[in-house]
Amino acid sequence: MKKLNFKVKMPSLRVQKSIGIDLGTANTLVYNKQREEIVLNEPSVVAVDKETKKVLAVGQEAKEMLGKTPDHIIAVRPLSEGVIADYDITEAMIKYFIKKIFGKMNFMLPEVMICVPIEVTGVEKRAVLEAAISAGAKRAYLIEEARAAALGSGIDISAPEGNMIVDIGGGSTDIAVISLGGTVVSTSIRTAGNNFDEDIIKYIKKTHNLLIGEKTAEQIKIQVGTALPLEEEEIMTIKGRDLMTGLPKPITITSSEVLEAIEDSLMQIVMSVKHVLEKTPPELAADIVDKGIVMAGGGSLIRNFPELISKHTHLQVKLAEDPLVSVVIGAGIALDKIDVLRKIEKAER
Ligand SMILES: Nc1ncnc2c1ncn2[C@@H]1O[C@H](COP(=O)(O)OP(=O)(O)OP(=O)(O)O)[C@@H](O)[C@H]1O
Repeated sequence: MKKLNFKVKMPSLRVQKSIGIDLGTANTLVYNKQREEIVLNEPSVVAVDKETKKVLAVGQEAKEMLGKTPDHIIAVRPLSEGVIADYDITEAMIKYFIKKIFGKMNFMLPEVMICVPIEVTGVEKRAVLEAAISAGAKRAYLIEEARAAALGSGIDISAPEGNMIVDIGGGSTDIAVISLGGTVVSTSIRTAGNNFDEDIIKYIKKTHNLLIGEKTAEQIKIQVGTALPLEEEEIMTIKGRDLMTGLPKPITITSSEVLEAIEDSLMQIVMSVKHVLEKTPPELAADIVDKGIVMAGGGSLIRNFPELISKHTHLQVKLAEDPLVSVVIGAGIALDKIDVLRKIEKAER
């Protein structure tokens, strides 16, 4: 009798357990590549005991403790303005999130691709890689947010063609021209989504004598914010504290006022885009003329922002399909492209 020879195909650990992490200033996102879904989206906040330096809570739980803790507990954002402000706490946060997803199953270790801003230093890169390894990753890689955003926006970055991506996060804007898997020209500025909120707070204080909080400023930006004048003015009623009387007071604010408030910050980003274009080699610049610029990151969601950049560069500008998640999805995709991605930092167990 013919012997049947069954071959059992073992699922590859790499495919099973690969994750991409977007270490954002505001939120940390984790993408499970096999499940093709975002499995974690939590605030990048850690609550620490000031005296013992012990981590007490991470993510949503830590954020909820903000402003409600006794004096010896502080809630920290380990990443600020898109860079790592505190390594130890960043490490604790990465470990916590990896453990939260995978539990204590140490025998199934993930391969991790972590996104970092372009300007992170060598020491910071090592710190992030080591944090991932000591959290249980078998292999850890780093990729810049801009390259990940390009991948997550559906751009084939391995082609010998110039692609320009403008990734506007909360704390930093990363602008890069990518070709053949590598970054050819790039810049990173500390003007991004959160600056618009600060601009709105300052403007309302100056022109309406009203003090508003960050949350209200963000709502104003999202609801009536625009990068170009609107044909039909929009208004929004907001509440704050009157600086003259000290009492709560409602006012209405218009879209053109918001534009006036955020215009300088918008233009700083536009000027940086132009600066990167000026430094782009001619052949790649020609590709960008054909293909246009892609915008990603939550900060790019301000109404008419692509149109504003287009107006000043005379190029086509489009938004990524889902700007808030393109970086983390790109990190997942990058795990399949390690061979074509140039200059990928790596650490192994
Ligand atoms: N609909 C919207 N309109 C305008 N701004 C928005 C909108 N949604 C989110 N944002 C802004 O996007 C920013 C956060 O973007 P994102 O989550 O991409 O940043 P991040 O990854 O945390 O930051 P970074 O990349 O700087 O570390 C915040 O400033 C937020 O207010």
